[in-house]
Amino acid sequence: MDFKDYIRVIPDYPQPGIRFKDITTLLKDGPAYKAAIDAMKELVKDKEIDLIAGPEARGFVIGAPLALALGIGFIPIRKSGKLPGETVEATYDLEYGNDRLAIHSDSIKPGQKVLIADDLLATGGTIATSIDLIKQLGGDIVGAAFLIELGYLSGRDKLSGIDVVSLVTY
Ligand SMILES: O=P(O)(O)OC[C@H]1O[C@H](OP(=O)(O)OP(=O)(O)O)[C@H](O)[C@@H]1O
Ligand SMILES: Nc1ncnc2[nH]cnc12
Repeated sequence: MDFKDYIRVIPDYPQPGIRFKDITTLLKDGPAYKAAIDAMKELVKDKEIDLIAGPEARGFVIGAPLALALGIGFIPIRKSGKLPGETVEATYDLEYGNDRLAIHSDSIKPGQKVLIADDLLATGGTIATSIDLIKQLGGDIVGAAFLIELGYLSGRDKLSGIDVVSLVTY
């Protein structure tokens, strides 16, 4: 299946010059959504993974079904101010703007093997920050898996030493 056929590209959103990769058109198609999660599962099948972590919000719609498909747990990395327990937090830059992410301090036990999953790798800021937070908790990062990679933004370069896999590249 060519997943690009299901991803809508919207020019100049949310800012002029940004070509927004809209995955809602893939998510609403049951067979395409399932095929995407199955294909991501295949990309990480040789890894030993205890937990998947995914950043709010689109990381949830990829990370949680991938965790279910693998039969393992899911940890939400949320925008600051949304988690009720004690957190560790960090601020980061995006292709458009900046934001602050948080993770529950007790969500990962030291030494647990964590795969990060998200819909899209752009500048890599979100995932580099997520990795920092997971490492602060003693988690062992076994890789990062994406539905989409924007190769022209070189996000991989921010993730040196991390095994990065993606289904489609623009
Ligand atoms: O590689 P980066 O430059 O960090 O960009 C990628 C991130 O940007 C988007 O999330 P966004 O922060 O827009 O939030 P959303 O998922 O709530 O829409 C996307 O879902 C990734 O998480
Ligand atoms: N071009 C883009 N399309 C969709 N989500 C994004 N997040 C960061 N850059 C993006």
